[in-house]
Amino acid sequence: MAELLRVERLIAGYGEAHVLAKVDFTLEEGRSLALLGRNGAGKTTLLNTIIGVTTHHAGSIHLQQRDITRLRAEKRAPLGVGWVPQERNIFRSLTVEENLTASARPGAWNVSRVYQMFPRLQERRRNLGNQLSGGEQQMLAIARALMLNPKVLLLDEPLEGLAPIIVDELLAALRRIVTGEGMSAIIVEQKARKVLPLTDEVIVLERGAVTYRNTSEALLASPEILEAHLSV
Ligand SMILES: Nc1ncnc2c1ncn2[C@@H]1O[C@H](COP(=O)(O)OP(=O)(O)OP(=O)(O)O)[C@@H](O)[C@H]1O
Repeated sequence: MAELLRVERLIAGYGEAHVLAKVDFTLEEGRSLALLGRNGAGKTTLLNTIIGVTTHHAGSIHLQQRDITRLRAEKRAPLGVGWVPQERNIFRSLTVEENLTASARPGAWNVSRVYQMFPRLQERRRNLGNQLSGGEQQMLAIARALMLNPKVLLLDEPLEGLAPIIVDELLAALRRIVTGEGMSAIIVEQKARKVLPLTDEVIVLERGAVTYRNTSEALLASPEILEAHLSV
C-alpha cells in the first residue's frame, strides 16, 4: 500500500513551548489510525501541527511524499488535509445545504453522497446551522470535511459531549466512511473502546511522545495495556 502521511521526529508546540517531542508515525492510503492519550498528552496539538497551525521546531511531515512541513495551513487543505475540529466549525447562519456547498471541491463526495451517509442532514437541509442538535452539528462538520474530498480526514474527538444514541449513530457512519469507503483517517478519541473497533492502527501519546503503537485489534485484546496507558 502507498504511503499517505509520514511524520518524522516532529517537535512542535506553541511559541517557544515544545508540546510534541519527536513524534514519528506513518499512515498508508486507505488506513485509519486511532490517536489516544490522556488529557493534555498532545493529541490536538499533533492534529493542529498536521494542519499547520502550531509552531514547528524540528522534524518533518510528508503528504504523499511531498514535504508539507513549512507549508501554510491554507495551502495544506487543498492538498487533501481534511479537518474536523473539536469545536465543529460549521457556519451557524447558513443552512445545512449551504454549509455543504460553501467550500466543496470536486471529487467522489458530493451532496447526494453525504446525504446518503447522513440521512438526518438531508431531512434538515433547509435548517440553519444554529438550529441543529450537537449530534447533527457534528455530522455536518464531518460531511463538510468530506465535501472537500480530502486524502486524509483528521477528526478531533468527534464523539465528545454527545448522547449515547448519537454516539452510536456517528460511530456507524464513521465505520462506513473509513472501512466501507476506505477514507484514510486519524481519529483522536478519549473513549478507546469506541474507536478501536473501527480503526486499523493505534498510537498512544504521553507528554507529547508516542509511547505505544500497534494494531487496534491487538490493543483491544490487551485490557492491561489499555489500563496502563489510558486508565480506561
Ligand atoms: N494554544 C495553546 N497555547 C499554549 N499551550 C497550549 C495551547 N493548546 C494546548 N496547549 C498545551 O499543550 C499541551 C497539549 O494539549 P493538547 O490540547 O494537544 O492535548 P490533548 O491530548 O488534545 O488533550 P485533551 O484531550 O484535553 O484535548 C497541554 O499542556 C496544553 O496546555
